[in-house]
Amino acid sequence: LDVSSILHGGIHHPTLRSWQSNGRNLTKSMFIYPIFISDDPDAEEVISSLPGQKRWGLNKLEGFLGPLVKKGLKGVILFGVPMKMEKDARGSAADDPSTPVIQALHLLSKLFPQLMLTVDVCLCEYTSHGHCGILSSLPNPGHSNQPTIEMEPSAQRIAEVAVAYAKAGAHCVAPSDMMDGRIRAIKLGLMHAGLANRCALMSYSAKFASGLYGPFRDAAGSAPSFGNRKCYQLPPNGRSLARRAIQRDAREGADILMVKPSLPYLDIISDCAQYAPDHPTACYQVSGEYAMVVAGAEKGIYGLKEMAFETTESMVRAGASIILSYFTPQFLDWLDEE
Ligand SMILES: NCC[C@H](CC(=O)O)[C@@H](CN)CCC(=O)O
Ligand SMILES: [Zn+2]
Repeated sequence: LDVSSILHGGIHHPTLRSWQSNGRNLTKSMFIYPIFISDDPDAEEVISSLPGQKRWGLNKLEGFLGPLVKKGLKGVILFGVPMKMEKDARGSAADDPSTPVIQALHLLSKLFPQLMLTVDVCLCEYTSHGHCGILSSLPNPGHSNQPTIEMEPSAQRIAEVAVAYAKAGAHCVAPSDMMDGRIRAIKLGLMHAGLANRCALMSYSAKFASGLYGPFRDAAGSAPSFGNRKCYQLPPNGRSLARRAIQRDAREGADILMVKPSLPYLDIISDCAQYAPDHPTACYQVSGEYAMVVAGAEKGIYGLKEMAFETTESMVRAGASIILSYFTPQFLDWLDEE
């Protein structure tokens, strides 16, 4: 053996091993917990495709979130799941004053003033066609069963909804629609409403047309009624396109840049940290990733806690400092055990 061959001496003790993480360790405040808000006030509905997650009515939120806030929950991202509201072509229910996420914003800001409230901004949960933007009546020139997005109207509509959420008390709006120009439109909307200094803008910048959104679409009833989202979510292999989207959103006024999904896109997370070094990089461990980790543990392939750490730590190593994850409640316990 040569002197330069020996590495084991640096990792023989657990504390030595913890020091090898270059200071990039998981903390509770890095986690944002995605929650589904139903328009049935007393709902507490199990979501079969998303183990351990439920759709919650307003009357159940205090009981659900209170214990998590006590354990150190710092942030949530709200997704509205209107089961009874009318859905139309422009997603009018998205910013109707009675819509679940606006009601939840008013309630949660009173119940938990310290909790950071982020709201997802999109139309797909509220449109009759289930797409994330406003569609034109023109058929798509390329593919008949694909939607044709109306660019300006979509960006303006998303901005309208984002401003409504900021007015209702959102600390951060997160547009997951992927419409071109929506970041600039939202920022201008917040500025005109006098809210740009008290509502952050977390852009889903590099969001891919992934196969990993199924359980979410189940939970939120937000699957497209025809075609798919390939003409507005990034192609999975589009690494340079992702860099362009990241840099575009940074220029258009985003405060935080997100990559989504996470595990199959660690290279994009690292690109985001490298190409927009002055913006925090967030990543979303999406429903399909979460369900995959849970399913593997149930099959006995690995331990659930071990794999939840191994996957999320890889995202932090790649450069993420904010993680949207359905494992958040468990991490509030697991990080206390460490
Ligand atoms: N606005 C689109 C919703 C979107 C995926 C999709 O349905 O295309 C995500 C929510 N922001 C899904 C998140 C998840 O799968 O956990
Ligand atoms: Zn959408």
